[in-house]
Amino acid sequence: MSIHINANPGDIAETILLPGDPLRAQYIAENFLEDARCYNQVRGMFGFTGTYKGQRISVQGTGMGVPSISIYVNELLREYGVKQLIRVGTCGGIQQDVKVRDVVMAMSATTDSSANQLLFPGFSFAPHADFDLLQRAYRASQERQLSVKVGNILTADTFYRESMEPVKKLAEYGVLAVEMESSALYTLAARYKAKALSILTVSDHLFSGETDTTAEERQTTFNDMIYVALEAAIQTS
Ligand SMILES: O=P(O)(O)O[C@H]1O[C@H](CO)[C@@H](O)[C@H]1O
Ligand SMILES: O=c1cc[nH]c(=O)[nH]1
Repeated sequence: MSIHINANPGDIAETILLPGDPLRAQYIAENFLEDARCYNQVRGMFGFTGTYKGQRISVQGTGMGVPSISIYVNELLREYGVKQLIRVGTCGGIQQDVKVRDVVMAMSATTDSSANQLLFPGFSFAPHADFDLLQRAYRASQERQLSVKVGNILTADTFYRESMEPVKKLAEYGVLAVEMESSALYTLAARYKAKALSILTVSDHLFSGETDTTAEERQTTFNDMIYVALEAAIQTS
């Protein structure tokens, strides 16, 4: 047992999917995994382990923001020996051609979080995805003919902003979308020599105001993202 995860050693698979929302973890366990068993309910942050196409996979809610995901990922890496972590989240598009319901794969994660400035004083560490995992996920997305963008994203410490100017500036430099966890996931994976990738579904657009339309469309895109994450998880390079 770790402080925030009530699991025994061996309860959690080496490969894990990480949605921010714990109810999304439950949805994935119920709809994509076989023989799923709940191993964590501490703080309502559900974690499940089951199998996908015969391979053991876990899914764990992380909460929102760098501090919250950092707690779960630290414990998963240090106490449970997790080796491959795939975030399955939502994001806000900031490029014209990044549309609601597109899938974004975060090759790298720019951040305004101070966490890495505390860790590397005087440096701007560049948190990035595992190349092999990214290749596998991209391949799975192309086989399913999905609309996917791959590139730099922003991991932001704030959801609500007084000014959009910093986000506009990042968009000028090609940043695709905004979310709140990936830089921490990538930095911790680097520290503990694990593979990590963030796959995100665009739920809204920060400049056009476009948002999700029907719940059914939202669910379809979400299912596509989970399928890609699971296929990437079980493929070998
Ligand atoms: O849908 P999730 O995975 O929670 O991700 C996004 O949604 C939350 C904000 O609504 C933040 O956690 C952001 O990163
Ligand atoms: O962090 C997030 C997630 C979705 N949409 C946003 O605008 N921000």
